[in-house]
Amino acid sequence: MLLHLSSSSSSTSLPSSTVLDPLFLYIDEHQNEFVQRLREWVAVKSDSNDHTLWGEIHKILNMTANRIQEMGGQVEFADIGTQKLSNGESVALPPVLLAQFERDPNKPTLCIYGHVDVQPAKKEDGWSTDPYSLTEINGNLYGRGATDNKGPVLAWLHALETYKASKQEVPVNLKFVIEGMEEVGSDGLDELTRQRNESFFSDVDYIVISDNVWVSKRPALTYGTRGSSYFFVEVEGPKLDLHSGVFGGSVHEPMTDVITLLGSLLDHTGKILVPGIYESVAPLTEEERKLYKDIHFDMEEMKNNIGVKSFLQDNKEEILMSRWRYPSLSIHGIEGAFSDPGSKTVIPRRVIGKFSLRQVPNMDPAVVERQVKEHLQEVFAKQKSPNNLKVMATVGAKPWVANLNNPEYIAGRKAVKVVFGVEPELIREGSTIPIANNFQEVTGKRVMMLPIGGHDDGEHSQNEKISRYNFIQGTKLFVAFFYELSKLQKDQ
Ligand SMILES: C[C@H](N)C(=O)N[C@@H](Cc1c[nH]cn1)C(=O)O
Ligand SMILES: [Zn+2]
Ligand SMILES: [Zn+2]
Repeated sequence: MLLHLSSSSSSTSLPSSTVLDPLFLYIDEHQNEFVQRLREWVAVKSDSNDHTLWGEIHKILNMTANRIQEMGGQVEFADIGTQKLSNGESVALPPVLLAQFERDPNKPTLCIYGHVDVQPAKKEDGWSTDPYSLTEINGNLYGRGATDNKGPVLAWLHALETYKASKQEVPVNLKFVIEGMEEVGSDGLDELTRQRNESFFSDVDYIVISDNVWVSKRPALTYGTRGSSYFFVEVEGPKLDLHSGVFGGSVHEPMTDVITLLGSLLDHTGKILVPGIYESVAPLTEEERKLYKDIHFDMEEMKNNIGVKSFLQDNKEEILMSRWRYPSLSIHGIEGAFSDPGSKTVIPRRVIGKFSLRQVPNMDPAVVERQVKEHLQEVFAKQKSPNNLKVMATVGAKPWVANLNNPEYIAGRKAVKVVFGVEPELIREGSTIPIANNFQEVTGKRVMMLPIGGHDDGEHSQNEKISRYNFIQGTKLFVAFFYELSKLQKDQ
């Protein structure tokens, strides 16, 4: 058990408003500069899905490092090895940025994780504005990465800047882990965490992540995320694409095989048809069921926001449970299939179906991978196709859950109350932060999630945004969180 005693000069002995009000004022007065910095960050096309853009990831990591150094931090770019591309070529992965500031043994040490890579985005995908030019419309800041995750990473840096510029002692020791490969599964970061467990992570008391969104207009604390495995199902047949008029009806078409395989994965209710997949799903407890009742989630508003007529479930609790505490499978695409405008009439020789399976406590990605592969091989065998089938899995991220009674969550609740004047919603998250569970398992340190993104931010979608309100109030939340964390007397 660690005891963190407040130093006598520390601001934690003063009433919270005396400490925080001037800091909040600084944030309000400097908000245009903060938005401008977000504009500069969004302009960097740091899409980790496209290795030809990894130079942009280096660029944004350098910008992050420069900002940290300007505030007195020490930075290191940690090498995380190479990745093999589909053409067999090996390329160096962008490094992970590790940063720390001078340490005071009387203060708790908070390690902040975030990522500065983004999902792909093109104007022609249907964006209303250029995805890489941050555009403010009606109080919303539109741009790829605005909420996922450049805005929140900057908000942490702005929170630190606020203390420093206001000449107030930062009440916690800070460390940063900033990566550029989260959107493709955080390759190499788990190994780095293992390597640095006895050094960089040894004096860390808490790890905090702000890389998800609220579920309503109310602020939230997140206590769980789903895990994920990403699958590639490849079928290869003839040695060339073929004329469908000449060969159609006489050959086993790879596309037909892939569509049959993809079609065998789930039914029209969203139920996953892979045998055994639900076997280890953690049972729903009464205590957990109660948490869902109090959550504010407006089904009609969400339907309007995303433009659907109905959900697969018809009440709030079931929708949220399906998103957060049950597995789901989504089909993402078929590589090699004809997808341009026009009416080309070929039979593609090789196609790759892509899908992912989100996993929940107590599922194990290794078991899921075996179950999925066995299922696909069985279905394929029934097709009696002479084509070649290959199934590959990547990501393999475990789900993560935390205990809401942990002291860092108490500090988070207080910080939310101070900034927003309400109690936070206690939520889980359907998407995946691949490193969350690893951090917890490898370092033994507790992980907490403190989101600042809005429920309608549209991460990964066209017109992703963060509102100016969330970006600025979120910065205040982080300032208040540092303060509340420093007031905790015990780390148990
Ligand atoms: C929640 C986070 N902002 C995010 O978007 N994570 C990605 C991580 C991932 C999973 N598979 C590959 N990358 C996500 O949930 O899709
Ligand atoms: Zn993210
Ligand atoms: Zn993302």
